[in-house]
Amino acid sequence: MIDATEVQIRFLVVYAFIVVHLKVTMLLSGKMQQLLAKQAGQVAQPVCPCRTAAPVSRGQVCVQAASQKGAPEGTPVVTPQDLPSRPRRNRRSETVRSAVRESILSPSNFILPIFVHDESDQNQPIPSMPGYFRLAYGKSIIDFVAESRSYGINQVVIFPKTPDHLKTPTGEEAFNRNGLSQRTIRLLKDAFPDLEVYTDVALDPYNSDGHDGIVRDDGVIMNDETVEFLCRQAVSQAEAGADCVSPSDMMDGRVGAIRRALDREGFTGTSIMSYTAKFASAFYGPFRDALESAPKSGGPSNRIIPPNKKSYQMDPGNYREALREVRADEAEGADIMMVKPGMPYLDMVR
Ligand SMILES: NCc1[nH]cc(CCC(=O)O)c1CC(=O)O
Repeated sequence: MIDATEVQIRFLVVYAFIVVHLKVTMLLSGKMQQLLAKQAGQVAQPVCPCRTAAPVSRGQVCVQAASQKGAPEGTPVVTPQDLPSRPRRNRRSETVRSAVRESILSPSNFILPIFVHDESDQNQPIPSMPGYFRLAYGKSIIDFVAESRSYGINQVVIFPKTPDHLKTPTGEEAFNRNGLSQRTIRLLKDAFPDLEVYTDVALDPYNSDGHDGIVRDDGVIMNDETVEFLCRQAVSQAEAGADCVSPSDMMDGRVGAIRRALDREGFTGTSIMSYTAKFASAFYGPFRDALESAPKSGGPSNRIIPPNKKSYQMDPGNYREALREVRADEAEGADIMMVKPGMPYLDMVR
């Protein structure tokens, strides 16, 4: 069993348009909590005369009790419950509530997904994400990121839409030094050097079969061969200036292989955010719509193209397997580990 408290596991919750980085910060140690509670307890407790007085007649209002002051007529008069702890004391004002808040979510936790295309200078609507767009490479992206920064969001993740004619069964476009992803990284880092730029590492946007890895004729997604290309992809993104590469493919051993490839090329400072426990999910539908990257059928050929990603993405029923993936990614050197999709898997995050 992995002891989650041994390691500081940062995980990311990604859902719909915004990737939410939930950094859970314990604000108060147990000691401080005790102190606060003690202090609250020192506030003079009014002694209700009802405690000692002869039986209280029905409907009688105990006017002396501070807690009863202002109570509507007819409020029952009761002996206070004998409670050593009243959790509501720590919720009694905004000041106290914000002092004891355990989890804080702010714009600095968010990673903004940027879907980018280079087919025209018009942003393109994404049908399954009303109000969100594939942005045209160039000024549109700069403006969008500048606006996001004004709200305090200073992290983005880039997802390029690859034109069909650049897609192949092996997805070499993934490590084209002048590919759309690489150009977008350069564009953004030139404009905003302190922007934290994340990238997606997987072959599906570039693969004519729509899978994260190379598909063999019998429908097997080839693991180690794919990992070789993922390493080249990650290195080309680091060369372009990416701060953090994010393997989303779920091939075995890819985090370690990418770490070694980056280090070998001198990118020891480039981080890896791993999709560690990535469950097969219909929530990815809009994403695949945005990139037109869903698995395609084999057409008239005899090749078998699996219609889903279940031979690499996880079964939603498996919790212990998720922990196994966590142990592996951590040992392989992941800087940030993610459970995905986030919102419906908060039990896994815990
Ligand atoms: N490698 C594909 C990829 N890269 C990032 C996401 C997740 C996107 C989301 O949050 O919806 C996916 C999902 C998928 O198509 O399997």
